[in-house]
Amino acid sequence: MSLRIETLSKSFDGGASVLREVSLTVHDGEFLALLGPSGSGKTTLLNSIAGLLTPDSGRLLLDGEDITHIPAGQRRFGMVFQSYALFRHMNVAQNVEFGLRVLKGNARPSKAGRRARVAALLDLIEMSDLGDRYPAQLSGGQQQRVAMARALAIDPRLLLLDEPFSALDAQVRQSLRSSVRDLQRKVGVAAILVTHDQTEAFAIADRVAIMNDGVIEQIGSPDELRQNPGSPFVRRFLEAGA
Ligand SMILES: Nc1ncnc2c1ncn2[C@@H]1O[C@H](COP(=O)(O)OP(=O)(O)OP(=O)(O)O)[C@@H](O)[C@H]1O
Repeated sequence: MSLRIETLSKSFDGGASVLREVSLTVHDGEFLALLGPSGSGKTTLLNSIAGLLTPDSGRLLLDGEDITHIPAGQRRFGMVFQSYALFRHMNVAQNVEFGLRVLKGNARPSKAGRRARVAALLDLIEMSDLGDRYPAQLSGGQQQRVAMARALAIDPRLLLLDEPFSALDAQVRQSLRSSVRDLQRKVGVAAILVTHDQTEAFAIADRVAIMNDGVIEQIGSPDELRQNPGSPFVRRFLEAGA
């Protein structure tokens, strides 16, 4: 899998551009973080990739195929967004299975197939004993692991994460960060994480794209960015967050 984002621009209601000709390639299996101050356009970029927003111009190419106008539900992307909280009235197993039930036609596994897949995913997040619990009976960290399992259920081509740890306390956040990274590696899916937390981005990502005012100021590995900040903005931003 490789995702090529080509000169993507977006504005809301005829206002100023929130994304300005953003180009970026996400490589197979990589973990990419979008890092930047509030309002820099991170979530708008992620939502455009997800298909929840339509860009004004530019293209998204997934393995060479133009997916710019393919509806979100048909992209087979796994999403862990704050606004996609777990369903309170479904237990853990049902939440994880939900992703499979919404698949259409041949893509949708049989009931037995779904059950086996849910069991494997609960095993993966080390919550095999908790399939019958409801979200209210879980800790915040456990809820986020279930959200990860739900996103992975469809065997996604890409995993999109929007500030998935922000509601959690520092200790839980740290341990969940490594378990999300481990899960992503095990499954081998590429992931894009939106965060405004530099420590988090640098701890989890292979590459970090630093956004400012609708553009990517610089993209590189944490080491490259630390050693060679490419603009005064990047230098100041990294110093402030260190
Ligand atoms: N639906 C919308 N309608 C109008 N303006 C919007 C909309 N969504 C975002 N914006 C504006 O676009 C800009 C970028 O927002 P975006 O949420 O992408 O930034 P962000 O970098 O993710 O910020 P944060 O870290 O605060 O979430 C902001 O100025 C925001 O007010």
